[in-house]
Amino acid sequence: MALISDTQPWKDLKAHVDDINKTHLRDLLSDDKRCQSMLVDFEDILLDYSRQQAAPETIHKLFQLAEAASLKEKINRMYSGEHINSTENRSVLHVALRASRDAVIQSDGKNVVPEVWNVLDKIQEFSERVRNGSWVGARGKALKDVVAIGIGGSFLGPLFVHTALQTDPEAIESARGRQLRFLANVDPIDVARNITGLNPETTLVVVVSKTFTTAETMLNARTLREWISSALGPSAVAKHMVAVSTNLTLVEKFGIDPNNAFAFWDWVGGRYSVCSAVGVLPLSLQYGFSVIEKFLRGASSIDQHFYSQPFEKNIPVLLGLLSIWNVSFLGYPARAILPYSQALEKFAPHIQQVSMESNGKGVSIDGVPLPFEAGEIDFGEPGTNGQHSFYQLIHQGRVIPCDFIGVVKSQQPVFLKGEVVSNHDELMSNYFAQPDALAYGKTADQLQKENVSPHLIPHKTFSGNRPSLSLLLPSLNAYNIGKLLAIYEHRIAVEGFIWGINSFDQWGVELGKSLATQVRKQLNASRTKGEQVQGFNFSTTTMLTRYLQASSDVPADLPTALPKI
Ligand SMILES: O=P(O)(O)OC[C@H]1O[C@H](O)[C@H](O)[C@@H](O)[C@@H]1O
Repeated sequence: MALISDTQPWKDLKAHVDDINKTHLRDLLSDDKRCQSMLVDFEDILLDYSRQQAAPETIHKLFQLAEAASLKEKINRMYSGEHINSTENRSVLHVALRASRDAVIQSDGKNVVPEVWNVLDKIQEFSERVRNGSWVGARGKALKDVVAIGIGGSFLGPLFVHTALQTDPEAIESARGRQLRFLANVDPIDVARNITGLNPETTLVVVVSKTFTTAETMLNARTLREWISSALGPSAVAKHMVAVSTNLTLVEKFGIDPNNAFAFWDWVGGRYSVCSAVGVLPLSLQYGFSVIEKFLRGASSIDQHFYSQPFEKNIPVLLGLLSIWNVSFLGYPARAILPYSQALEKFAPHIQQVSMESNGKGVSIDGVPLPFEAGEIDFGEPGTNGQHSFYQLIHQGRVIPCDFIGVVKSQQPVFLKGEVVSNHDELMSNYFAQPDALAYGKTADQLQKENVSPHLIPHKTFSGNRPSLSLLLPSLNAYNIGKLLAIYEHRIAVEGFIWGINSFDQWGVELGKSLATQVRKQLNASRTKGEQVQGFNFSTTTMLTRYLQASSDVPADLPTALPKI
């Protein structure tokens, strides 16, 4: 298939850049009709993209690009279970994970929804037993604490949802007396941190790994298996360890009873797996299944919106196309994700994986080298914290399109006596102010009128014309968290569909892993047989030799809980 960059709509958009660059955002924003056309409202989620460097004509041209890329057909192919992940020969059906019980979604001629619900029912039953104390540990005690071991897609999504739910009153109530922790890094410090304050007698370990081969996760799983069996005896593993995986054979080999394993399927990409048992099991153990079911329903409502809405009203499609405009035409490779909600502090780290692992590709889906850069650099922090950190660069340095995410109703409202606005209004004042500061900037003229010293004028000038978009959510309950997740998942798919890449494989993570295997072998040979470092370049040989020499006297043992300070 021809590259998208060879199509006429791509060329038209290239030519259109000069037109857009002639008009400053402050002028674009003075056209109310234009701004009105750049608002989309869906189930109380409001998207305002009027601060994009775009005219209605730009959006029209982007829709033509979408047509040239066969966007609608590609979305349909995803939903109908075609093997659109062609390098792994797999369907891409995370939408099936949150489909209603009576939905029909086929993969390889089979409706996958009943299997999805079998696992969801099993999670509901198991999590209720653990939560109500009818499933107990080896010493007969209720398991009130959960450590979920996993990395990448088996970690970041569940952590984001957990962090977001922690301020929801319903979720707080249902999690009372329980703890959920995430162990991801193979760094023994992470093990020590996670077992600090936990008693193996009351702890359930959930090993989460799609492949059940990921080196970090398996080492952490072995370490916690040892932590449990050295305290409670090897037979305790059956009561204290369960697994989530697509590879049930390896789960059993590891020593976890397959009855205590929660399956998912190869048509779920790791970074799209938070709605499978990967997220649903640990989150249901913490909050109860009914809370997590609302999260799934929220994601599902966006799945339907994405599938059925015309592009002009389709939030993920619009967001995806605007990203393409910023990255491929205006030449802004990065995007800042700025939630004005501390509960969303783990949203940007999750989206980093979903976006950068999906779209950071150098060839088209047919293997043709791309003559343009695909993917974008995502980063972010909650506001207002970020304002006191990297916003200087965003305001006066590089142009970085920003996503401002705000929440209408705070889950934890505070109104101090004597204050003019509530704490939440204070937060939101910044959410509303920052996009205009970026868009309008401040001119030398304005500064002169304010009698600013001439030598400071260049330093205090803001060029403005810096694009952003704003999403306003009604509240941050489980349902809306599901929606937010699905909006971004689909936005990223849209970008990949337009660029014509495979957003659902991740070969780029393999090379580093295989080189680490070589290093691991060397470390082992040097430590056990005293072998010299060999077969590496000068730099790595020097560094490895220094590491081996300087760490030869460090005693190795099971990590212990960190001391209380
Ligand atoms: O779930 P697992 O099989 O353990 O994989 C965990 C993670 O590791 C891999 O390296 C991939 O980059 C990720 O996409 C994946 O989510």
